Amino acid sequence: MKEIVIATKNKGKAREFKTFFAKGNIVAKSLLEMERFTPDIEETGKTFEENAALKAEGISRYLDIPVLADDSGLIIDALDGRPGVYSARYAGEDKDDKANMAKVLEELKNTPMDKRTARFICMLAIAIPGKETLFRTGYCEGRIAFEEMGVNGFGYDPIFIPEGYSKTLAELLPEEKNQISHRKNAIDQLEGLLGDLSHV
Ligand SMILES: O=P(O)(O)OP(=O)(O)OP(=O)(O)OC[C@H]1O[C@@H](n2cnc3c(O)ncnc32)[C@H](O)[C@@H]1O
Ligand SMILES: [Mg+2]
Repeated sequence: MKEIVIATKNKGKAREFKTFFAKGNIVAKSLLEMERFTPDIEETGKTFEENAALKAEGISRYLDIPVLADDSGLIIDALDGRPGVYSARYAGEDKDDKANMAKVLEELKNTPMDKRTARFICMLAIAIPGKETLFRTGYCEGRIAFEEMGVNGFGYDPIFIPEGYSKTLAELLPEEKNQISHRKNAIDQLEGLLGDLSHV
């Protein structure tokens, strides 16, 4: 069975990558399941691209194998693009999803529905030893709800209503989210690259 290492410690992301790659008979292995030690990569970049590259290249160099990384986040128009690159730590260093959502909802409490437009972005970086790092991007357009709804998914899913839906991503089934998400749209663009990425 082929295997691709995903440089993430986010359980929700890891679960989604596993589902996507299982369809192609590829095992997506996250850093949460590595038997070997892997260094923590500081996300010091100012863009999704820089942070995705830091994660993919850092782990690829360390393990000397191809590595895929995902830097993602929520871009809200009424907040001038925040939380953006700082999505994971919007309400503080402890990466608390509930606190992050509460902060967004508070900041948008006087913003009417038609001005609550937002999008998720997923920036994938593909680092292969001895080659230039490649990038693929996917988006998911939508709006920010007035309150949390639903328990599926992870992160900001309970407050994100994708375009064309009246439910949040956390109210959709995982397979429904996985048909329209920013991550799905980015992965669709990997196409022929998957062969170069897998090893074992
Ligand atoms: O860096 P890794 O280890 O991959 O894990 P992370 O959680 O720190 O991930 P990011 O740096 O890419 O930050 C992305 C944040 O954006 C949010 N996010 C990304 N994709 C999401 C999705 O599909 N649904 C909901 N929230 C998402 C989520 O809260 C993440 O904490
Ligand atoms: Mg991170």
